[in-house]
Parts: sequence; C-alpha cells; structure tokens
Amino acid sequence: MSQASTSPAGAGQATIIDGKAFAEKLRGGVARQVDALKARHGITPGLAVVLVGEDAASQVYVRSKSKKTTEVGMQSFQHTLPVETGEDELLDLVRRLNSDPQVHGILVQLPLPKHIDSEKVIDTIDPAKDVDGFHVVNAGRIATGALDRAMIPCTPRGCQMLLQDQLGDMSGKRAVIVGRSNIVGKPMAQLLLAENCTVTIAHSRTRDIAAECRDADIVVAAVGKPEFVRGDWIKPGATVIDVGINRLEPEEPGGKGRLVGDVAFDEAKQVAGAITPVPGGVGPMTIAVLLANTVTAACRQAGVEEPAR
Ligand SMILES: Nc1nc(=O)c2c([nH]1)NC[C@@H]1CN(c3ccc(C(=O)N[C@@H](CCC(=O)O)C(=O)O)cc3)C=[N+]21
Repeated sequence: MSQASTSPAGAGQATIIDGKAFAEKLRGGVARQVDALKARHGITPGLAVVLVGEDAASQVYVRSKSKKTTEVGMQSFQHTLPVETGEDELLDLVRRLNSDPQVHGILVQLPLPKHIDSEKVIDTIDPAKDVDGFHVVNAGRIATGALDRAMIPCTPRGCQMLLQDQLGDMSGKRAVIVGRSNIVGKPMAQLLLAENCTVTIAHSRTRDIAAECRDADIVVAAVGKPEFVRGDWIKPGATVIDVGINRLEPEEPGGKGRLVGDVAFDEAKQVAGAITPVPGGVGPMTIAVLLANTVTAACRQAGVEEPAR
C-alpha cells in the first residue's frame, strides 16, 4: 500500500494522498542520481528557466523551482526578461540555450505575454531539452506510445505516479479527465490509456459532465475553475486527482486569498476512496518530475544509461 498517504480517518473519509511527501522521496532519488552522474561521468545536469515579465506569482514559483534544482545538486540558470521583450529576442535566447552544453533542460514559463507566439517559442526548444514535454515531437511520441523516448509533461506524469502508488494496476478502470489542455488534459489521457484505462475527456461542451464523472473510477480535474467538480459527481470509493491551483481573491466569499483546487475538496473527500489536496498534492509532484526529467535529458544527451522511471 501507499506510504505517502494518511489512513482514512473514519467511514466516509477518503485517504488524503500526500503529494508533498511523495515528491520529497522522488527528489531524494533524483539527488542520488545526480551524485552518481557527477561521480561516474563528470556530468552536472543543468536546468534553465526563462521567465518573461514580472508577474508576482510566477516569480515566486520560479524561485522555488530554482531552489529545489540546486537542492538536488543540479545547476540552475535563471533568465528573467522584461515584459516588453520581443519574440525574436526570446527565440535567440532559446537557441543559445539549445547549444549550451551546460544546459540539459529548458523551461519557458507559461503563459507568455500576448505579443509572443508561445507555440513558436516551444517549437524552437530542442526536443531533447524540452523538460516540460510540450514540443510537438514529444507530444507525438507520447501519442504514438513511444513513451521511453519522449519527455513526458511533468504534471500528468506526477498524477500518473500518484495513481500508480494508490491503485497499482489500472487496467480496465474508467478514467474521466475534466479539461482538454495540451499541457495537462491531453497528455494525461495518453498516459492513462497507456495504463489500459478506458479514458474519457470531458470539457465545456460535454453534455453532462457530472454523469460522466459519476461513472469514473478515476477523476482527474484540470479545468482551472475553483471547486468545479462537486462531491455528488464522485462515485463512492473513486480516486480523485486535483490538478487545479486557484488563488481565491480575499474579497470572495470564503476567499481570504485561499488556494483551492478544481474539486470541492470538503464535499469530495466524504465520498472518494482517495483524493489529492491543494496545496500539497499534485503541485509538488510537478516540480519533482521536472527535476527527474532534467536528469533523464542529461543522460540522453551524454549517451549514458538513464535511470528507470
Ligand atoms: N512551462 C511551464 N511549465 C510549468 O510546469 C508551469 C508553467 N510553465 N507555468 C505555471 C505553472 C504552474 N506550475 C506549478 C507547479 C507547482 C506548484 C506547486 O508546487 N504548488 C504548491 C503550493 C504553491 C503555493 O502555496 O502557492 C502546492 O500545490 O502544494 C504550483 C504551480 C507549473 N507551471
């Protein structure tokens, strides 16, 4: 059974999946892999993070990524560009990072300012250094089942790991993903398909999202709407993964600047078998997988055996 979760507190109380603890373990493993790469091959994996603009939340998030990168013994290169940076200038930076041998992974923080075409930027990143797994080459590899040669998007991969830990074999389970984004919903569907789930992607035009969810053994909520998935949408005993990170405004009812997911947690935990909290669920997993992807990228670029994932 899962170590990274607390036991049910009583009848009608779901297991709370401890993503923070799971991510810490994962980062511990990454740190050992980094040590081994340094000792055996003289390679220090390096991650470059590019931030355009001075959005406060993005800066906090980028700083925490950089701190965790150095904590596991990797090099962190941070590039903060002014909000008025032109597309050409950003593309030039990406090309320089592509050819920098010290940089094994590149992450360009999204969303980008409106005057920059983010698709063009992502597709300029060398697919081998695309640790977000957003490049069309990586999306294509995931879609064709060539998962062992792809970079897998961090958030879906983190969700898959929590589900594997919680459920073991997922063959034949019904999974409903709420949300169809390129960065979470679509790759999540591919990963659950690879787990032999029966996968449904629900979205804004789905006729009856609640009914779709009620049939599901696994619900992954990734719509970016606070508390969108209600408790009575959940089948008793189902596993609920909440990808949403929504900061409520202090003036909203019950707001107080509180962080909430895409699931009405207090309702859903009465019904679900297991559920991820926000914060402390999927978010920390995203960062841990990002670091793991950077080690994988460094190994592939150096032509040395990569750690099993
Ligand atoms: N190219 C790109 N790749 C990304 O992966 C990416 C991005 N752009 N843009 C922004 C989003 C957001 N994101 C988060 C990851 C972890 C937490 C996280 O660890 N959250 C903590 C708490 C955070 C808090 O307290 O504010 C938690 O959920 O427990 C949050 C947000 C990655 N993103």
